[in-house]
Amino acid sequence: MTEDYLRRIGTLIRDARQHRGWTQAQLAETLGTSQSAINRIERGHQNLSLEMLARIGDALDSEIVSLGRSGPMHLRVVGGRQLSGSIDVKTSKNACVALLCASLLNHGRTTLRQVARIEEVNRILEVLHSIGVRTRWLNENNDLEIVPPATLDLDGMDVAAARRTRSVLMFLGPLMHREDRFQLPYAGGCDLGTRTVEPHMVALRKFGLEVKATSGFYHAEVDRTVSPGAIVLTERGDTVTENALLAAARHDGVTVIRNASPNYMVQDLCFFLAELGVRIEGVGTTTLTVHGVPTIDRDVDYAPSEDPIEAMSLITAAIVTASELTVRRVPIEFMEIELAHLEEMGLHFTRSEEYASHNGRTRLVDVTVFPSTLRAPIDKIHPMPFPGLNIDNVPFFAVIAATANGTTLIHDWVYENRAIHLTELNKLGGRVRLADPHRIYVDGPTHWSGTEVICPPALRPAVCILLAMLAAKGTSVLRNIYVINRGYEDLAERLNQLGAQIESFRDI
Ligand SMILES: CC(=O)N[C@H]1[C@@H](OP(=O)(O)OP(=O)(O)OC[C@H]2O[C@@H](n3ccc(=O)[nH]c3=O)[C@H](O)[C@@H]2O)O[C@H](CO)[C@@H](O)[C@@H]1O
Ligand SMILES: C=C(OP(=O)(O)O)C(=O)O
Repeated sequence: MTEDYLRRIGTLIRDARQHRGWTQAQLAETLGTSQSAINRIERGHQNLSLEMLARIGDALDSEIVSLGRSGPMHLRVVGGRQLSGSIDVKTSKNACVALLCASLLNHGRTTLRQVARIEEVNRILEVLHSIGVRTRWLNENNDLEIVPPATLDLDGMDVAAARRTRSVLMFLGPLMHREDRFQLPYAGGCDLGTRTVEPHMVALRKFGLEVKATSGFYHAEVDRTVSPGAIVLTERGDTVTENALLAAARHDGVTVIRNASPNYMVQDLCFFLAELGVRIEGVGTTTLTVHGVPTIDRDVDYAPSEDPIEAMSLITAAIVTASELTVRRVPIEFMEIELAHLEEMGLHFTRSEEYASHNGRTRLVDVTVFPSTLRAPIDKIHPMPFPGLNIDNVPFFAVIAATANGTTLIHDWVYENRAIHLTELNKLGGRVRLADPHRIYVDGPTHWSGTEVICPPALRPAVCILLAMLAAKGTSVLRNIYVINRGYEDLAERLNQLGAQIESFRDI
């Protein structure tokens, strides 16, 4: 390699290491080499074998040092193996992204504990970084420090990163307190059909935020003479409730938000806002009364709670592989209806006494699932805004129904496109019939067989296919798993610790 190349690769390695929050000594220890060798590599003074480059890439879990950006990641799954042992549920994608956006309300330092280290979080971090916010992973526990600058550099925004997530929409609420006029790129995310931003616009207009959408950007202008008083959301959506909370948090006065979502990520955001000094009444209900404070400048420390959707995913992994498995740290308030349905379907499980999450508020239990013979539920499975069966947990019932005796009707009235993606299970031997874009019939039980599938462009259906692959005899290949990494941290590795056999690989 030329010296110039070595220097550039060295810089990439240093950046990836710092992004992970590691010292040179920590990277050296992981690779079984010396700190001085890492120092030489980072300065471009050390020849590198391809094997060493690959090992560094693996250690830092970074595409940056994979050769020539070697394209998408895939999984090879040897299925038909039972899982065993126990696994902890990690913090939720949806709370973490909301809290990252909320940190923009604060002029002080925000420390978030055990943040899910997932692609969705990475994209928001890239956007924050590009506008001048300092973010730093503090340690191996994924504690994250966020320090906003006095003035944001909105012109420097990483538009490509912003467009890859829908969560960036939650910049609208905080930014209106900092700028009179700004623009945000159109939000992206999973392909689940039309997901309008109209409810956000309707809610934020009440706070004086007028938004025009042209040529790929939302152009926002703030009229500070407007006072919302009471607002009624047109939908009980999660992120729209969060945006209204973020707008109300620094509004000088009391705002009442009606038809608010009381869902888990909204509750986490309310607990975080309380740490920032914003008093909120009605947390966990559909009416939130927010006592805003115009200036927030506090060093705060908050631990977001565990992900009910990851809990459901792991319980599903146990069910489809007929395994005895303990899923620890399940946020039970947000999984009760799911577990009630599973009990009706014949699932044997036990749950521990409740204990508190690190935020001191969310109630957790450990759930142990036992191999069971399931029957299809008599009534259809359908989601409702919380308290109801979680919209993001509905797809998992398709894989579970496929293992049960009989026919299950699943009605996803929420998303225009999500049920369609579940017909991909048929490639593995599933019998999923699409009645219309919102309803599927699933016939079970299924004799799964391994095959190759490209991830559908939707997070939960993609995970459902991975879980079916765990149950399928033989070897399967799941291609292009970015969509899974958007919401799950090290899912394959963590399943392997339970006895799964999953290998990740890339095309050369
Ligand atoms: C970052 C984040 O937190 N994402 C979650 C959030 O997205 P988010 O809050 O962005 O969800 P959307 O606003 O897109 O709502 C999802 C869909 O539900 C429909 N809808 C929603 C509420 C309602 O009362 N009536 C109604 O029809 C919407 O029109 C839309 O089609 O909530 C979704 C629904 O829980 C979850 O799937 C996402 O994982
Ligand atoms: C639809 C989902 O998320 P997002 O709102 O990030 O697209 C999901 O988590 O399943």
